[in-house]
Amino acid sequence: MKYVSTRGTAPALDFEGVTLAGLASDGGLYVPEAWPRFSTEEIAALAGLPYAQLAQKIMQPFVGDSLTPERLLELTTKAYGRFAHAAVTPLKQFDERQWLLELFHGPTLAFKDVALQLLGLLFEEFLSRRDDHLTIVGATSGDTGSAAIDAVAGRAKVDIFMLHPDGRVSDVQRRQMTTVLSDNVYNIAIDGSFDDAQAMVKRMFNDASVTGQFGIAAVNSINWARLMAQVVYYFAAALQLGAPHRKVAFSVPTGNFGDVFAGYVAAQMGLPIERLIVATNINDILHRALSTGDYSAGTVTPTAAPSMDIQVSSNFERLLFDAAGRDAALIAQQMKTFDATKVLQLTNAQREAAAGLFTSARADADQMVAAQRWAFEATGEVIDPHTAIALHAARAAQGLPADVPVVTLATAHPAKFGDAVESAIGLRPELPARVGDLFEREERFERLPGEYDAVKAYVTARATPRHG
Ligand SMILES: Cc1ncc(COP(=O)(O)O)c(C=O)c1O
Ligand SMILES: N[C@@H](CCOP(=O)(O)O)C(=O)O
Repeated sequence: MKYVSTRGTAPALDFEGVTLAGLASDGGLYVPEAWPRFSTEEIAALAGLPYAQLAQKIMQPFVGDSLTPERLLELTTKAYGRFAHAAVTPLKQFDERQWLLELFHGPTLAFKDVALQLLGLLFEEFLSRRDDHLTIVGATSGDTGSAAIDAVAGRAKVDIFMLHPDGRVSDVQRRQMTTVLSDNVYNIAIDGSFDDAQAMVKRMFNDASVTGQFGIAAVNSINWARLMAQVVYYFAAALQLGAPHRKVAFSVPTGNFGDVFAGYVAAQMGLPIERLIVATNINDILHRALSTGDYSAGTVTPTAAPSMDIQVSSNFERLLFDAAGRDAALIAQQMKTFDATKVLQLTNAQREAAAGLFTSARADADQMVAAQRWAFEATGEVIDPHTAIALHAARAAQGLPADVPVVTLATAHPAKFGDAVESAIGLRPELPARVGDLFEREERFERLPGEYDAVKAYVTARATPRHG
């Protein structure tokens, strides 16, 4: 399998290359040159497989020759062996129509573990084949950071520099990052928003004075391997609900558009998905883009769902590319305009193509709390604020055929956002034992101004040069 950039001028890479590269050298994002397609019979044959085996079968076409099927299965078995639930991503029923897909049974209590536990192993595997050193530079609004740090802390040939917006992640999220004291882990709290942090990370990928000396790699969902691993749980849930002989809809709490784009990939592979509901909080650039065609970034407003406080959604570029018939020149032009003005108008063709599968909804604070209360009072389920936003959208969805189940993705454990949950339903969820004595541990992180030069100087003074 070869991968091409959404902006058309970076070299095509194989899976190993794309995993280690992160962002393409032309600023674009890598996508497979064609979507692999499973027949109805092939999808039916996947029903009932244990999660690690299902993951190997779904991912093998993307991995190609970079890993044998046997080796990929060893890696998926190891990655998902660390999850606290035997089903890895268990599905629960709310009522006759609504379902909940729990994605937070990994070591750091968020859906990010599903991809990052595997990505840590992929880095190790590919680095063992070459004399190289990786400098991971990432941005987080809370969950990617802890999951990535857990996945690579203490590993040889890798350093990780993780930027988070100072004061804008929950206490649990921050401590899950800053209490990891391994020598190869550097936490940086920047003065600014997640969007500011993400912009600095992307700039570093295109800064020759950095990339010439260091092997910069990505753990954010700009890295294709992240999305590939997330495709699997769409298959896992849909198969349990009757796919490929029954269509399923998914409601996805959305920020950087990675998780819901993985659902789009599942649909391209042949999984019968009736609809993908893109659920946002009041930072609603994606809702505006999908409902009116206006993708323009406003100022980020902090909310009780901080991991979705995002106004520049990296992976939307991947959808724009496909929706424009893979016209890379158009995407390069659109993204150049967006980078300069923070405004992008979707073409009619892009809007129509997106409307074939996606709808969107926005939840404000009251609607989010109402969804948390409904889940608790009607079913006894305690859900986190991000999941609540998607549940609100799932229950408000119009025009779905009566026999289509709607699956809400539960992206974080409620205990990651204890204050918000307690104020919504009057009950404080307990942290699972697997995160240990989080509030007793020493924290270590650096505060930096939200300026590229300060972050660059910090990283380059501490990172190990490639081939080092
Ligand atoms: C708990 C939680 N829910 C939802 C999201 C949004 O997911 P995505 O950025 O893939 O759209 C995030 C952050 O990515 C998150 O941490
Ligand atoms: N919500 C994310 C933001 C980063 O998104 P990613 O999926 O691109 O890594 C977070 O919690 O860090």
